[in-house]
Formats: sequence, C-alpha cells, structure tokens
Amino acid sequence: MDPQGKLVRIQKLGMLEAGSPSLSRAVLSQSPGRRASSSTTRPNVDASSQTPAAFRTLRWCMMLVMQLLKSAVRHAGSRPQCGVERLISSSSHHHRISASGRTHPSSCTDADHPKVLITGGLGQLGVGLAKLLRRRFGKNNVILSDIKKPPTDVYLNGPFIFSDILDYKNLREIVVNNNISWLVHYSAVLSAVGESNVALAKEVNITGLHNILDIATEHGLRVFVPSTIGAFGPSSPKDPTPDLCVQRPRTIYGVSKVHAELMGEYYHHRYGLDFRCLRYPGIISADSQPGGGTTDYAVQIFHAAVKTGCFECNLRSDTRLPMMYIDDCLRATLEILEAPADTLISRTYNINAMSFTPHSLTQEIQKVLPDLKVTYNVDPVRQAIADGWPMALEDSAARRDWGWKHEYDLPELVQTMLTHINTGNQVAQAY
Ligand SMILES: NC(=O)C1=CN([C@@H]2O[C@H](COP(=O)(O)OP(=O)(O)OC[C@H]3O[C@@H](n4cnc5c(N)ncnc54)[C@H](O)[C@@H]3O)[C@@H](O)[C@H]2O)C=CC1
Ligand SMILES: CC(=O)[C@H](N)C(=O)O
Repeated sequence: MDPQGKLVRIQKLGMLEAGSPSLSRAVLSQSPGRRASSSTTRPNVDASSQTPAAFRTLRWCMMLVMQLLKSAVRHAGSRPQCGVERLISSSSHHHRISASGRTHPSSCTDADHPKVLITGGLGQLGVGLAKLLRRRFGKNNVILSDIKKPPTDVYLNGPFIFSDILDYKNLREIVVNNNISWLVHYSAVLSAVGESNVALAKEVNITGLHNILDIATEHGLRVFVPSTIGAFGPSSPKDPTPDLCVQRPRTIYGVSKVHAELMGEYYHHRYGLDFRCLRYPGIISADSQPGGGTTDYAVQIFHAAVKTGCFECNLRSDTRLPMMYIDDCLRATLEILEAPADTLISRTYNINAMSFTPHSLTQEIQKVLPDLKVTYNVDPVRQAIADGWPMALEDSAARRDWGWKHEYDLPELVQTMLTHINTGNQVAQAY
C-alpha cells in the first residue's frame, strides 16, 4: 500500500479538475481572435481572407473545439450509458426495472454498457446482484470478485476474479486491466462478526473502503457502497428513522458504515466522485446464506421451518427491525446505479419495505406451516445491537428522487421464501 502516493495522485486529480475551466478561460483570453476583434488597428480585414492572423485565429478556434470535444468525451466516459439507456434512465421516475433486469434495449452493444466490478461478491448479496446486472448489461460486463473460492456454478456462470480489497495495487490492476467503469463495493464484515473481531472489521470496512474510494476517484468510476440500518444507534429516532438525524452507532460495523457514508460524500464534493449509497434494512434471501449479522435469524427461520419444523431464535420475540426481500434490495441497487446524477439530491438514501418481530414473522409462517415451533435463547451481543437499531426507515426521499418502491411486504415475503426453499429442496432431492 502506498498512502502517500495515493494522496498525491488524488491531489493531482483535484488540481487538474479544478484547473480545467480556468485553462479554457486562459485559452480564450489569449486567443489572437479575441485580440484581433478588440483591436481597432485592423477594422477592415475580411474574416474569410487568408492572412496569417486569420490562420492563427482559425488554429486557436480549432484547438479550442478539440479541447471541448476531448472534455465531452471524458465526461461521457464517466457516465457510461448508451443513448437509448440514457433516455430510459432519465425517465426513471416512471420507468420500473423488473427484477429480471430484462428491459434493456437490444440496440445497445456490449461496448455501450458499463463494465462492473463487484467486490465481496460471494456473500449473501453479490451473486444475486451479478445475475441481475448480467441480464441487463451482458454476462461479460459484470465481474464478481472475492477472496474465497467460488462454488462451481458461480465460477461457470460468468467472470470471477480473486480480489482482496486490502491489496491496493491488485485492486487497481483489476480496474485498469478490465476497463472497469462501475464498482459495487460489497466486501464487509457484518455486525455480529465485527463485534467478535474488531481489528478485522476495522481493516476490511475502513482501510478497504479507503482503497475503493481512492481507486474509484483515480479512475473516474461510479461507485456504490451499501450502508445499513446499523449506521444508526440508540440515540437516533427509531420509528421511523429519517435520512438525516443523529448517528451514534455502538458497533464497529455501524461506525465503519457512517464513516463510509461521510467519506463517500466528502469525495463526491471534494473530487467529484460519483458516489452512491443506500442504507439497506436486514435482507432476506432463500438461496444465499447471511454472513454473520444481527438480522440473520430472519433467514434461518425459513430454512428451519421447512427442514425441521423447530427454530431457536437468538433475538427477543418483540424485537422489531426493518427488513427487505432480496429482489427489492437488488432492484433498488440497480435503480440508484442507473439514476441520472441530477435526480440524486442526496448521495445516501434510506430504503424501507417492511418491519416485523420474530413473533409476527413466526405467526405469518405458521399460516402456511402451522406446526412450526419457535423457542428463544437470546444472544446478549446481538440483542444489544438490535435494541439500538431503527424499527423502520423513513424513505420518502428515495421514493421522490428516483422512484423507489418496494414490492414485497410480509405476506409476499413468506410465500416467496417458502416456495423457493421448498423448490430448492425438491430439486436437491431429485439429484
Ligand atoms: N445482508 C444484509 O442484510 C445487509 C448487507 N449490507 C451490506 O451489503 C454488503 C453485502 O452484504 P452481504 O453480502 O450480506 O455480506 P457477506 O458478509 O455475506 O459477504 C461479504 C463478503 O466480503 C468478503 N470479504 C471479506 N474480506 C474481504 C477482503 N479483504 N477482500 C475482498 N472481499 C472480502 C467475504 O469473503 C464475503 O464473501 C455489505 O457491505 C453489507 O454491509 C447492508 C445491510 C444489510
Ligand atoms: C442489517 C445489516 O447490516 C446486517 N444484516 C447485519 O445484521 O449486520
């Protein structure tokens, strides 16, 4: 790692960016054309005549046009959308992307699409996101990465690469060699695991994030970093929690996520980084396992309900937390990634879907599986974390600015989860 070198590179970038408008102004003010027009010594010179002064004027004008064209191309490169897509996303208030991501226009070629890198892609969310983005942008335009070995089906389903976000040089090499334009930063150590290994959480969630932001700034990438309900703490308003309020989380996970929100917004304002961030609720998925969080019980209960009919819950029965079905979460992620920059009044948004307690979730599952038995063996660490988190997020800004709308409430969630897990089991049994 080379923090000094990184800083110098970023500073250079900032200076270049800040310098470019004045450079154009200098070119304009030094242009002989300007001097000639303000001069009274040559009032009768025909503009079309081939005098040396006219040649110089013409040359300056052409240089200026070239410079403007170059800057337009550079600008277009940082917002990698083809013409048709731009039309679609500029009306994203009205246009809904289906969870299958199949609405993309066939007139776009692979080269028109963003080239996406997903870090930490083998956790609960990454593989699903890769599937969605590949349907939309093409299989080879979405690269999954992680430090773990992928299961064979993931390895065979599209590009996968080893990437340790703590290895700055390797990360930069991947971005450069693969012409990456969008970065989805999913690597993290979640809340419960973070409390049992603070040093690791600091390293991955804070040092890793610094690498991501520096590389994204250096290469003009659009970068998405998820935040979480865990970015709030006991002193935040709870029901609902607004976008802007006191954030004093009591976990290293929460502290690192507030840090990520603030650093991303700082880089956006300071260096023009295209940083985008959503605060996810606890995410519920059927075919991927949660990675050591406080909301994990809400996934595990479904598998236990189908397999054994009994579940031991590690949170109190009345612990109410915001939750979301994975399809809604991944669609929201694609939608904010594609939202035109000028619709994003903020760079960090709450998104909300449903809230439930272990007790109300159990009751809903029992409507389908009446024999389900749930007992409680409260884990004090997880319970303390959950007690400091919101009960619901206030997400009207996301709904207003880029058209966010959830599709799954508790009854649809339960039906969908049980169907998926049952189908998965039947498929597994058939082999
Ligand atoms: N799953 C959820 O309920 C929620 C997730 N989020 C956020 O969404 C993102 C993805 O979450 P999940 O998939 O659930 O997380 P996960 O814990 O399941 O997966 C994280 C991945 O990061 C990888 N990783 C760890 N250290 C790494 C390193 N040094 N370099 C590269 N990769 C490394 C792990 O191998 C793992 O595959 C995280 O940032 C998380 O904070 C936010 C709110 C809720
Ligand atoms: C809500 C989250 O961020 C995650 N699922 C956790 O419980 O740590």
